[in-house]
Amino acid sequence: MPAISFQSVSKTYTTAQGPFHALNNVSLDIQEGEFFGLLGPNGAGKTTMISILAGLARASSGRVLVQGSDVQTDYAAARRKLGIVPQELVFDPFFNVREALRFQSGYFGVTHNDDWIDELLESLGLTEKANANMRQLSGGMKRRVLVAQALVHKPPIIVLDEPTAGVDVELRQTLWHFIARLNKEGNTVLLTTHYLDEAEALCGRIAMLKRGQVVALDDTSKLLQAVSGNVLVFKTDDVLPPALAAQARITGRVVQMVAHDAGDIERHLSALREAQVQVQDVEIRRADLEDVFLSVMAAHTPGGAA
Ligand SMILES: Nc1ncnc2c1ncn2[C@@H]1O[C@H](COP(=O)(O)OP(=O)(O)OP(=O)(O)O)[C@@H](O)[C@H]1O
Repeated sequence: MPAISFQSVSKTYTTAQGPFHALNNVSLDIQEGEFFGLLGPNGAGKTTMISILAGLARASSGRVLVQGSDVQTDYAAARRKLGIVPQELVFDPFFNVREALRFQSGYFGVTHNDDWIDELLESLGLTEKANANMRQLSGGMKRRVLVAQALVHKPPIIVLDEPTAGVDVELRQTLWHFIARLNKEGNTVLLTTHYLDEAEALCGRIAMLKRGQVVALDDTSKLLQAVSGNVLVFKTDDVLPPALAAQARITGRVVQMVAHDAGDIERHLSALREAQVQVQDVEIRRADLEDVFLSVMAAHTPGGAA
């Protein structure tokens, strides 16, 4: 039985402009023990999927099962199996850290778990803040508490919705060290992130979502093999013509273009020459998950190149 099963899930929001299809027939099984990544550009529907999984939003059609429990008809059982680290920092400002964790335990009917609370505090670098009021904590510390809160009832499945957005390097390392340990111990992890280097390093399997549809789903290693090849990197002060820009990742003066083989590199360079684009500091590097992501997204744009 999968840890999480999305079965033909669609979600339509009613907006002033008419119905908006945020999810369109999404089917996806995440197996027990997987470290699974859900990637997609802003607005792709990742948070909508997690909200439906968490029982915070209702699917318009289809269903979602957590270890066989339906998130709508068997909400309490499904929710108990999930540890959800939300994107937004929302807290009761009157609690201190330990009280917040005890309160959350009580919500799941878990008591006498001070040993586990101590372990969570320790693993997330919060021991010294245990008696600090939530209001006094920095954003990064609050995020650590969110993670601890999500795990306080020892859920078998951990769901992290962009947990490292805007957090510093130290917290990232603490967090990933701890989550990787829990995954090794058998927990299933579902992660959404915009940091593709993190997804590449951590996730065994990845789904890419675009406009509410799954556009790629495979082992991370297979996705990487699919763009096996190189990337031509150069700097320029010139504007690329649209046909070339559509195939490129442009960050300020730095331009990166996927090149599957030497022929591609030659073709890119001659197209640039023809367009009179002056290139400097030319380099060639191996393709990574960000390149896969961009090529998958481009392939699913009307008129986009594969
Ligand atoms: N309550 C709502 N009413 C109307 N539209 C909504 C609502 N919630 C989300 N949407 C729309 O649904 C789409 C998917 O949003 P969602 O938050 O799931 O995307 P996301 O992939 O999590 O994006 P991000 O990476 O920016 O967090 C967006 O276009 C969003 O504007």
